[in-house]
Amino acid sequence: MKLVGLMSGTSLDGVDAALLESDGERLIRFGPGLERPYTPSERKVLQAAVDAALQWRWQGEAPGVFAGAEAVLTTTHAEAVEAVCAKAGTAPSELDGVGFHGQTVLHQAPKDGVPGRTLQIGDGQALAARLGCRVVFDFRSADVAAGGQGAPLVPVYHRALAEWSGLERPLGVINIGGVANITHVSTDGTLTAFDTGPGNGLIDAFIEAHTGEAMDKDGAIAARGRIHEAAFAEFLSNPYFTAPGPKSLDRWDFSLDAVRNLSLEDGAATLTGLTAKTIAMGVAALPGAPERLVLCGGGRRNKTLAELIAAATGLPVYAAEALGWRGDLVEAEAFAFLAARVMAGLPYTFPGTTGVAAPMGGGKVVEGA
Ligand SMILES: Nc1ncnc2c1ncn2[C@@H]1O[C@H](COP(=O)(O)OP(=O)(O)OP(=O)(O)O)[C@@H](O)[C@H]1O
Ligand SMILES: CC(=O)N[C@H]1[C@@H]2OC[C@@H](O2)[C@@H](O)[C@@H]1O[C@H](C)C(=O)O
Repeated sequence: MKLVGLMSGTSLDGVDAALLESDGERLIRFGPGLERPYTPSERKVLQAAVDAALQWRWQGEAPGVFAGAEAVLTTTHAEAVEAVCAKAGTAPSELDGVGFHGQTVLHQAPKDGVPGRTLQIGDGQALAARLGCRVVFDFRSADVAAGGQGAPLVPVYHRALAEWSGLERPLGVINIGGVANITHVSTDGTLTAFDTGPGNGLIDAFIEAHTGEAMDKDGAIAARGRIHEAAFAEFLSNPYFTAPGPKSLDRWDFSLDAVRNLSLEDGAATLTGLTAKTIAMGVAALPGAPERLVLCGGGRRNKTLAELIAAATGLPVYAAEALGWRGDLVEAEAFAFLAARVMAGLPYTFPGTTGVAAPMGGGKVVEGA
């Protein structure tokens, strides 16, 4: 099957799109991929939806701003598919399907017997109509309804990627986006996965508040600072980090309070140290030490962070590209792969990844006009 996967991550920087050939079991071939960045005004509309969702928290009627955000998502995601198809010399109507993640605006993990909730906005029907092809969307809600975390979903694709590259198991794959998550592929292929803690989200927010820049490019600012031990300890006292998996996070589950009074450099160093330390705690909690760690997501470009992860885990660390993977496109590719799994009737969440009782599928499928 020829599929395009689409991901709009929590950092609201743009839509990642990737074409993939897959039968849902194996990755067969990579097609082109790209990022369609959000313009400042599109980003503002999406940010307003995220802000409104945080106020709303499922109490009362859904915020009116969701509709405008969904219109932006439909247009930008359709443009991303069209651009990828143009690169591949194919038409959207010739695709077997599009995997559309949508935009997470709110995520609440199940806790103390209270079921979780998660919301990805995005109008799959409108996207299918605009593109004239089948769209698979709403990948998380069935898992949450069955008592799962609803995240992470990418692990089953990490395993397919590892098989495609012939990597030794056990293997650890770490995605460093706004939130960081880890996948462990055991010798027999069993998956264990969870969100480890903050990825780049806190670092980005801190840097933006201090400098107006979007990120600590290459980790240069953190490299000049020192970890503030009291602030570090305060972050680490959060029981999330020592809780066993499966577990998942919302981008907004942590605040910058503990670093509020630190210098730019020390704040960046403390937050970068926190991401590395909590990833290392996640690695230590895996069912077996991986042969190596592969870093995906934007955070793999943060040199200071990558070095700290290598030092804290004592394991060989590879950036995705070193293995022929496309570190910025793994999540988009994953939603192409998951769409193929939905169409093939295959499960994509597992007891070890989201905590569901048995492997299960989900997703909604709509046909293009
Ligand atoms: N050169 C770089 N140096 C440091 N950090 C970088 C660099 N390039 C990207 N990043 C970080 O990566 C982030 C974007 O990562 P990515 O696109 O994987 O996140 P996302 O998909 O929005 O998040 P999520 O996976 O949580 O949904 C940026 O916000 C920035 O923090
Ligand atoms: C609820 C939600 O959207 N979670 C995201 C987020 O971003 C990273 C991490 O937190 C991960 O759990 C998940 O995304 C990836 C695509 C996943 O489900 O595997």
